[in-house]
Amino acid sequence: MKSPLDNIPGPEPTSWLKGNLPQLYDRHGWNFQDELGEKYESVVKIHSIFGRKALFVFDPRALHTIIIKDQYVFEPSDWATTSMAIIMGPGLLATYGEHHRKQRKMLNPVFSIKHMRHMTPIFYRVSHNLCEGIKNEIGSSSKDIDILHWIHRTALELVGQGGLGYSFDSLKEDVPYTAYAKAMKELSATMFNMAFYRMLIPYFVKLGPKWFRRWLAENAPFERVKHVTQIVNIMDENTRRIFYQKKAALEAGDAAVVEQVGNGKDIMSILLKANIDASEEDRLSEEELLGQMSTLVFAATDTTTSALAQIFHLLAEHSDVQEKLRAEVANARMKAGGDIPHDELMALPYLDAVCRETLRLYSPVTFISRDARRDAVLPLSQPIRGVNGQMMQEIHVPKDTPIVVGIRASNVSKGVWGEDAKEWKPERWLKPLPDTVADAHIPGVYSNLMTFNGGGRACIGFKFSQLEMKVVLSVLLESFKFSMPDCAKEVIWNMAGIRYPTIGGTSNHAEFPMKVMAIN
Ligand code: HEM
Repeated sequence: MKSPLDNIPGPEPTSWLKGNLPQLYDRHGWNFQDELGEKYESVVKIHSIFGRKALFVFDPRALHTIIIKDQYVFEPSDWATTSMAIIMGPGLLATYGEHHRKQRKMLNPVFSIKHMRHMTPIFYRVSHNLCEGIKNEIGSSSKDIDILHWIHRTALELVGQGGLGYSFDSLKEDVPYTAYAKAMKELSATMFNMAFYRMLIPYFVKLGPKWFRRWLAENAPFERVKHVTQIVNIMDENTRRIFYQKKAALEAGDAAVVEQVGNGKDIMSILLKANIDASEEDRLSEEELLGQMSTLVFAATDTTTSALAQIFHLLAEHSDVQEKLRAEVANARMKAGGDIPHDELMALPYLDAVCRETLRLYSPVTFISRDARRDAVLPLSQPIRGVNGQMMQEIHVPKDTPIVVGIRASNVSKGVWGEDAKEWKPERWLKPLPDTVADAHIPGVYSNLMTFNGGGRACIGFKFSQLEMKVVLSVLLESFKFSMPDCAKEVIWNMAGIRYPTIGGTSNHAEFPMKVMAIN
């Protein structure tokens, strides 16, 4: 069938059934994404399942239309929200339109800087436990340890304490994961590996009543589906238990609330209180509150783990940057006489430059999906040349077109960031950025980057994650030196919903061995 998208250049699909998805969702698919960003112009035609034409977009003006101006036209794909709803309940990642707006209205204030400041001592406490845990593992000298394992446990504990007011893990010693922590750890990679099956979910939910679908999922002859069903059951059981404990404490009064793990300063405690005070029309239902809990843990843990592990990787490879950063942090700790207060920490220029540059070049999430819910027009910052040789200033997008927002492609665009866009240079943030960056008007919520998305669905936890990274770095750099192990096996960063490292390109075990030496 003829489509206005026919005239947009792009790669051939691998098959009618799966389109370009095997390349887009390949864990080693960096070249494919780079090719989309470099060989073609800023809007590229690709193919989704069943021969559907889709667009890969990183033109700034088109992105602005997708995530801000016409946010309610370009909503997350049905398959994504429906599968999130099944897995986590009706939280932020599972809702759209008015329903999503209402949830954000309740949740945005909970993530304010004011609350982040109050949460800072929790972050330091957990990071000092991490420090003690690593010291216990390496002793007084140096040892190769799996830094990813420690960072992941920390990220989970931080969203546990800071997000839910619940402790998953004391971090002081190497204890096995609880069933809940293990389920949360496995969830994101399992979901990414099932991208093709998740796209079939909108068809699956039409198959009879809920009990029948649950029975089908539990008895399906597919190991991955069974595995996800087990994860969902464990998550559900645990979030309900934590939620009812919190609710009971809130009902028992302030004394019981401060007895809890986050002293009532965690995201969920603040949200529960705000929800009680909210008007009837703004109030979230119990199922929605439960949905936010799983969503928070899911959205916070692997993303920040990925970013932090990548920073440690870069610091291990660039010892000069590591030394400079250590000096900045040590100086600030000395001035503060201990842990650096929130505002001073956030203002440290070199620490900030290292975080920004890593989040630019190695964004943990490389793309996100949207669907055009009705016919729409995407105006472009730069015209592109059609297959017929004619220039296009805008693109007519038919209803139901899948859209892939190229986060990485935007962050490493040479047209925006300059010829050195693919090099890791923290210093670029210490001087004025090229005019092309400001002129591009990238619609991301953070630093002209798409890393945390933008608009009404921007990452709600981006300040939480900044604080987390900076606190962990400031505490660990004072106590340890990080370097690559002597007989370094090749660490590969795999593309996934959230990028993760493995040893070699075939292992399924996420890990990052690093030589850690105690210095304090
Ligand atoms: C480096 C760390 C992080 C990165 C790169 C990141 C990235 C993103 C991105 C790209 C989205 C948009 C997803 C989409 O629209 O499809 C998102 C949404 C979200 N993030 Fe983050 N995130 C990070 C950390 C966190 C943390 C720490 C939290 C919570 C404490 C969090 C909570 C959320 C939530 C709840 C959403 C859904 C927002 C909505 O749809 O309204 N994220 N994040």
